[in-house]
Amino acid sequence: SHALRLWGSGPSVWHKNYPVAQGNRQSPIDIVPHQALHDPSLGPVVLNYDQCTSMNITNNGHSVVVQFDDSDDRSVIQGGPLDNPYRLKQFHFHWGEKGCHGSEHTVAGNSYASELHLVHWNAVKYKTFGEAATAPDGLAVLGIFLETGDDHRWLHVITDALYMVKFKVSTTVNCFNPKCLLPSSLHYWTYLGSLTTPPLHESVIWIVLREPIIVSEKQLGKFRMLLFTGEEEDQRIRMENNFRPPQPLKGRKVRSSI
Ligand SMILES: O[B-]1(O)OCc2ccc(NC(=S)NCc3ccccc3)cc21
Ligand SMILES: [Zn+2]
Repeated sequence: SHALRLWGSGPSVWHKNYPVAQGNRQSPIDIVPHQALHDPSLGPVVLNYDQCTSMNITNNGHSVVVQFDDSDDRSVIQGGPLDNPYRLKQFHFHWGEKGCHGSEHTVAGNSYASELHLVHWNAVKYKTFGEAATAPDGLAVLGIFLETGDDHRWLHVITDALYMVKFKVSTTVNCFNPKCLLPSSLHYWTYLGSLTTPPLHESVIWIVLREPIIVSEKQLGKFRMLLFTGEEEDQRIRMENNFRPPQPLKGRKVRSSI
């Protein structure tokens, strides 16, 4: 698909088209809990998600994305390391082809089966998502690890819709509130980083939750049957391993709310 050609054969060659790939605040990173600085001034993260701002689910050729109506402040994240509310724009997943590889961030060298990214943008300071996506404090992404175990009772709403977006297409999904995908504890690590996919803009305040959510192998399997390719293309490339490996910390400090 165009994304694969544009992005080359993967993370190791992205720097050719996107030199920022070798920048000083790239993501993901390996989070080492006992080296994180506990910052007592870090308050709780607050999520105010409206029931019905979800719009569609799309296979965009490199992940599956649920887009939200971000024309007002109905669904925002605030508090924690954030100076103002950030508007929910989309969420998407990264996963592997089997077992416990697939997350982007790792914790003391350990990776999880998958990672959910809830993407928000600073609509107080910037007029559009595109403008925010290139600003150092433009985006706030909540990262949630997925671990295999029992069925996740709400993830079904997403995984049952994936067969409709097997190829690079979009379909509507309404009234899905991603608050149902949060773990019970909102303890987090936070650091300044970037998009983990091209254009790799260094515009993300990362908030990574310590507690994973549990999903079943069967639910994860439905992500793995998605294709990078479009229906019209003859070669069928399964969408898996769409995660970037950890990048150098380059002196950054990771703070913890824990
Ligand atoms: O690194 B991530 O996978 O996790 C965090 C995150 C946030 C956003 C994206 N990409 C998007 S929204 N691209 C479209 C776009 C990018 C830049 C400007 C306009 C439009 C990927 C990731
Ligand atoms: Zn992501």
